[in-house]
Amino acid sequence: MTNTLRWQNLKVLLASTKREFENLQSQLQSDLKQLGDQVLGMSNAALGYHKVMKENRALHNMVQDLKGNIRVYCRIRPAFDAEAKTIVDFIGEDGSLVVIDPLKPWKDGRKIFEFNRVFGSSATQEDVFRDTKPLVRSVMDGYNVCIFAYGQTGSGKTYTMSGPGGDSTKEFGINQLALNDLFLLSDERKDIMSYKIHVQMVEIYNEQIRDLLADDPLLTKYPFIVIFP
Ligand SMILES: Nc1ncnc2c1ncn2[C@@H]1O[C@H](COP(=O)(O)OP(=O)(O)OP(=O)(O)O)[C@@H](O)[C@H]1O
Repeated sequence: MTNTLRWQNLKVLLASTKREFENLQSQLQSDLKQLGDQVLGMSNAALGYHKVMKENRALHNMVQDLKGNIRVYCRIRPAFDAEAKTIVDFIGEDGSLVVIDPLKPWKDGRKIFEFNRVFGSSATQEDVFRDTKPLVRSVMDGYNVCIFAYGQTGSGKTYTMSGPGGDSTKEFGINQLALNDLFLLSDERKDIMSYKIHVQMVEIYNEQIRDLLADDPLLTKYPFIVIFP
């Protein structure tokens, strides 16, 4: 092969390599643009998602406000054999409760009460929690929520709040069900929010504060003063 021919071949090869290079370059540019568009689309979608989530949360909390900031529920525990002096006469869907004292079957033996809702003796822990859950969830959006059980001794406060004990998750009380739900929500929102959940359990009994999560409840010193009214 003559030198001229070799030179011609080299020029053809160089031209085709240059063409290939240019093709590759333009392909790469178009791929990069596509990728950029996709990233932009994804970040717009994420922004839209955050916006929708925020709106949902705002609506949720608005509904809770409209339902009333203070709600009073009544739970009737199953009667023990020895009792049953007072008989539940009627439980209304609207939260009304009528009880009759069988020892006074006449008019003043009948008492009418109004609550936000009444749970009959067959209500499960889950039934009671269902109504409390939306309020508990508001905690995750910065609202303060307080749930407390009030009633005479043996009326079922511990049963409702902590459950009867044992390992059955079906009988978990409001405390455990609420914590489970908070952890679930925190997990669901982990991509957009980071939560820290602290738990403290104290009991005030005979004017003494006990830390129920400490090894020695009475040794714990509290950095606050409780003023009993
Ligand atoms: N909804 C319920 N279903 C079945 N058993 C219940 C229910 N509520 C309460 N009990 C039972 O009634 C008894 C008294 O309930 P509990 O100990 O919860 O009352 P309490 O209000 O916490 O009493 P105290 O103020 O004396 O601590 C317990 O044996 C409990 O298991």
